[in-house]
Amino acid sequence: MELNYGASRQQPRQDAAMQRFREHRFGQFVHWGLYAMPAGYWQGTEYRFAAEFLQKTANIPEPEWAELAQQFSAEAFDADAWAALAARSGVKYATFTTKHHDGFCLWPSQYTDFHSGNTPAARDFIGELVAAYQRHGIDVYLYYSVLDWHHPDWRYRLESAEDQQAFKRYLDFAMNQLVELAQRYPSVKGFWFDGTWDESVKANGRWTWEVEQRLKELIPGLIVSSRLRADDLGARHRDSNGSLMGDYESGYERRLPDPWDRSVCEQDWEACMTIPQASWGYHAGPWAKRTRKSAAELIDMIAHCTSLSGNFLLNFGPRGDGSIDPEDAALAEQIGNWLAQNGAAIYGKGVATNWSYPGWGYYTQEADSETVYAVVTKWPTARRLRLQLPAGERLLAATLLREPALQLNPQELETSLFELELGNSSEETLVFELTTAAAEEQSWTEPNPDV
Ligand SMILES: Cc1ccc([C@@H]2N[C@@H](C)[C@@H](O)[C@H]2O)cc1
Repeated sequence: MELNYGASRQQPRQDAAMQRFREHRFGQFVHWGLYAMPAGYWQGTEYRFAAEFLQKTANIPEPEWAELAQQFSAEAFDADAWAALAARSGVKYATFTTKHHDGFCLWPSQYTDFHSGNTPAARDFIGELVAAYQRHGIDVYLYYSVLDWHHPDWRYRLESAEDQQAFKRYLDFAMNQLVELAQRYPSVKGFWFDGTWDESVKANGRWTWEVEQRLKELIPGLIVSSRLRADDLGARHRDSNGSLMGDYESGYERRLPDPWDRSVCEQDWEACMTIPQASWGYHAGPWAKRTRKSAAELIDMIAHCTSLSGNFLLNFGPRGDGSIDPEDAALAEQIGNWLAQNGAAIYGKGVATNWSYPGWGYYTQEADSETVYAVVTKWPTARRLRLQLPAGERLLAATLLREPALQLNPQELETSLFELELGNSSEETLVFELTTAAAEEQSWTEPNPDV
């Protein structure tokens, strides 16, 4: 059907900026703001829900919540320390919350007084982070919540002329802030949008289209997530014709596609993930600490996304004083150590098109390259790894990527089916670089079973 504000393209972008995003594969998400101070607690009660939602889960009146800004001194905030840890973790890009649903801005916006300049900290945190991360060679993306609990003109639904007029004022405010962010930080590579699911936003597909157009005029090559977009009829992420809007699919939040679902490879996509089960902001309670993911689980997710040509955005929630939780720092170092040894299987890699999902881990491959990587994340109990190669191929060698390198000689069980004897390695996640060749003509013929 004819749409004025639907998808702007049918095929993935092939420009250099998008190719760079695609090759980065692993990014750091950062959720930080006023919510990091109460950290899931209010008046002595632990609220077992996402810490960044505390204002709602604890039914805190908006003026009382806004008072938190007067305690926001962030005395331990150190952008360079955050960026150095991110670089050691192996991320190639980072996405920072500039304004989350509570409306508090981490930059001195001229369009509201509810920002970090009007706090005891009196700092432009976004400006410091953009500069520090780029000094460490990490690309920066900005998260912006369209949903805004603080702004008096925000509306969930448009049920009256007054609602329409108020929400028009709100959308003008949000457009002004987004232009302000693009003009203050023109070196950022993209915008990550959230808080766009309400009826009020879905009824304004044209505004979401205009935001994308305006930001891309200001920053050529800019990348915008599909979550910004609604079309003429209120369809989100994909327009009413089923075409993806924005530049990559950003619907995978705390979930990944099935590892055998090759349909996701048709577009660029990114999954975002928390370290605890379900809190993006720092949560100090046992509820969050009990559910933390291990390095091995997160490395599995990085390889899972890479094997389907997607990116993995891992979230960190710094503490209210601006310091990084030591457990998060240790986890980041563990992941970075693994990537330092095995990153060749992740960075710049994607789906191994002719190789089917093996179950014990993931195959990855660089487009137009013969080299395939096997990332083993689920050890076969028999310590013998079976590899079903594409028809007509045989496995010549499997070389471990980590030091000391070890080459294993595969045993051919039958045409294109090979086995590796893994021994008793204690490591959790190994990566093999596979050397293959066209199978020779079969030297023997199958006996004709006269059954
Ligand atoms: C129901 C719900 C709404 C918003 C969210 C936000 N999206 C994530 C990326 C976080 O910002 C979370 O607060 C999560 C769940």
